[in-house]
Amino acid sequence: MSDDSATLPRALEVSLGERSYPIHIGPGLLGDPARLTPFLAGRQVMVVTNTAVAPLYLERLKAGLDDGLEVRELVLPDGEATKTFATVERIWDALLEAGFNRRCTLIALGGGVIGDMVGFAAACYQRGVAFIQVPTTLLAQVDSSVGGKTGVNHPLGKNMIGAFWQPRAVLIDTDTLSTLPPRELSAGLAEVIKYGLIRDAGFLAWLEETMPRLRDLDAAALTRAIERSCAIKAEIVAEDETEQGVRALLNLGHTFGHAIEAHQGYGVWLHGEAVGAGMQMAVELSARLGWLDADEVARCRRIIASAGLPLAAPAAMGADDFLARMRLDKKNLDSRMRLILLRSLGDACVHDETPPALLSEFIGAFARR
Ligand SMILES: NC(=O)c1ccc[n+]([C@@H]2O[C@H](COP(=O)([O-])OP(=O)(O)OC[C@H]3O[C@@H](n4cnc5c(N)ncnc54)[C@H](O)[C@@H]3O)[C@@H](O)[C@H]2O)c1
Ligand SMILES: O=C(O)C(=O)C[C@@H](O)[C@H](O)[C@H](O)COP(=O)(O)O
Ligand SMILES: [Zn+2]
Repeated sequence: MSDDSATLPRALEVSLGERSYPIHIGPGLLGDPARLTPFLAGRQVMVVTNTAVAPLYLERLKAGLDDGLEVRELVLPDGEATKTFATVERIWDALLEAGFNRRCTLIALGGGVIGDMVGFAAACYQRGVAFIQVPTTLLAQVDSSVGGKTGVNHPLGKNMIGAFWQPRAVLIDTDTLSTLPPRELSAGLAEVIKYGLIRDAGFLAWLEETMPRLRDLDAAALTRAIERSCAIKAEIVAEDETEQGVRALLNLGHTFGHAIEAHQGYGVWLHGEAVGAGMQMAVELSARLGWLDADEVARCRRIIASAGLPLAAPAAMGADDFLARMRLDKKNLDSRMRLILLRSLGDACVHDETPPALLSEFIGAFARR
């Protein structure tokens, strides 16, 4: 995989018929009116962001909105613990207080927490209004801003309340990554590695060799990683918007990861950290089923660790609690646990035939590490 210049904006598309939308990727996009204006449904615009992102990027985004629009802003508190129904109600309150109608447009400026909540607010407000994703974390740029999964957490489970609701456009200004804390960058790299593991062994090999440059915020490398990640996600979403089949592969590591997040309390482990550990668990379970060999398991450990991610669940998490939380996963349709596993590196599958005794023993061994 060669690195092209990072200076050119690129455009991909999520192909969903009349609801198709572009993903623009490049530096300096935030304040460019030509990027946002075509996707506004009308004159009323509400920019929703949080207390960490507003001081960094709110003014720059507003500079990209034409005069003559009725622009409001809502600055929410920060953090995964705020990804709740109560916070989404604050968005609806603000929209109603502003007298916004069905032709309004919400703009989600921030990471995946803001994007998921704003998308959900847009899905429900007056039965559905337009929204635009302006993701500012690596995780949101490679994953959460694309595909229309929106929603909030419930104390009993991650993302349990939500809707599929597609944005009108995704605007990825790669300059915003310059202010991202290293821990958040690592969390985003978890989802990037996921794409290599599920769909593209060549991309995985490129990540393996490029990881130091990615962690050093090398613009060309990051742009390439974002572009390839979005391309894979767009392809899968276009094939299976509402996760009836292939889209479930995007959940590699998430059955384990979501259980960790809910057990720890939302925000204690970052989503990407939990997914990192969860992917290593999926890799090791795939090896137990005879699909991966020891060298491949070791290779995955090295790649995940090189991104600065954890490789195992928290020591205090007991096997019973782990399994109980995994049983609540949305992919499970009956008593069988549906897991995303790897037939080989770059080739994932949905598997619901792991013998329960093997799974219990496997989780127990991990919980004791
Ligand atoms: N909808 C989906 O398909 C999908 C996919 C993956 C993850 N998610 C969800 O996304 C959430 C995680 O998203 P996240 O990792 O972006 O977390 P986040 O939204 O909490 O952002 C991480 C932190 O970085 C801050 N931040 C954002 N942009 C910044 C910038 N440019 N500079 C400095 N700080 C910045 C945020 O305020 C926050 O403190 C989880 O709730 C997860 O479930 C959803
Ligand atoms: O877009 C998808 O589909 C994904 O599964 C992407 C995941 O990275 C993301 O964390 C998603 O929010 C998980 O969705 P869930 O349905 O398992 O809650
Ligand atoms: Zn995820």
